[in-house]
Amino acid sequence: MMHEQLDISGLVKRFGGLTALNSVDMTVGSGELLGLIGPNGSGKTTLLNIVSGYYKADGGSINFERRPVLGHAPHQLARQGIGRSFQVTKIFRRLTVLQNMLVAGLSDGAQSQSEATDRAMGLLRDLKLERLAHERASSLSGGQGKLLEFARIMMLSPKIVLLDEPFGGVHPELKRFMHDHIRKWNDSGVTIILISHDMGSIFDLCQRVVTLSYGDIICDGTPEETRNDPAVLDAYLGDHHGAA
Ligand SMILES: Nc1ncnc2c1ncn2[C@@H]1O[C@H](COP(=O)(O)OP(=O)(O)OP(=O)(O)O)[C@@H](O)[C@H]1O
Repeated sequence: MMHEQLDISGLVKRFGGLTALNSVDMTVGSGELLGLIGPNGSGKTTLLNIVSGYYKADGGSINFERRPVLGHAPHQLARQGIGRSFQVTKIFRRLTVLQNMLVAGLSDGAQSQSEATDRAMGLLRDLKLERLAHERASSLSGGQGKLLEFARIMMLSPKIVLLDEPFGGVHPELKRFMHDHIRKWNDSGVTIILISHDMGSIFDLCQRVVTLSYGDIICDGTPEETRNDPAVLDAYLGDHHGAA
């Protein structure tokens, strides 16, 4: 049975006079593959930044696996099982691909160096980056950089993975490959929250979709329910920046 893994309650975030999250309540069950959508500026990345410890909240609480986690630093949360990707990949360009997998904080303290290397090489193999292990990360293509970030997220065996717009600028073949991996992680029990403007990917991959608009959840339902919700349609049509 699915248990409640992430429980967000009354979450508030303000930037000066702007309320980016307006008392957001959301629970995510262990093993879910959840889509998080909404027009530009609706608060998606802010939510993810708070859950992963990069931003402080102005109110509310977050429990992960029944323990309060608000105020924990990103590296602590990573060790507790919260993995994430960034809109712009954060790889170390001057290090090799393998070194990127092994940088401090990413290789679990319980593993020896050789175990960590074996694990890293296995993950690189899964993502077809094994033959590039000893190349500098600066020589990777944009798409390979995305795959390296995917591989790196898995180094700490996360329980939940937060993916922020992973398909931006990715060609269709690579996108399919990434879809397969997201499904594979999810099949192996990893909870996933996927932020994307790519509705095809969201509706294809996710069982449940949460829609944000101006810091409020305006819809929480199946892809079908989301697609047919007038409030969701309104939010996107009223979005002058236009979501792709
Ligand atoms: N560090 C910050 N300082 C000031 N304002 C911010 C900051 N981060 C986000 N905001 C504001 O908070 C609101 C929510 O932004 P957020 O990035 O969470 O939206 P989003 O839904 O992820 O948008 P996008 O789809 O464009 O990435 C926006 O109005 C944004 O300008």
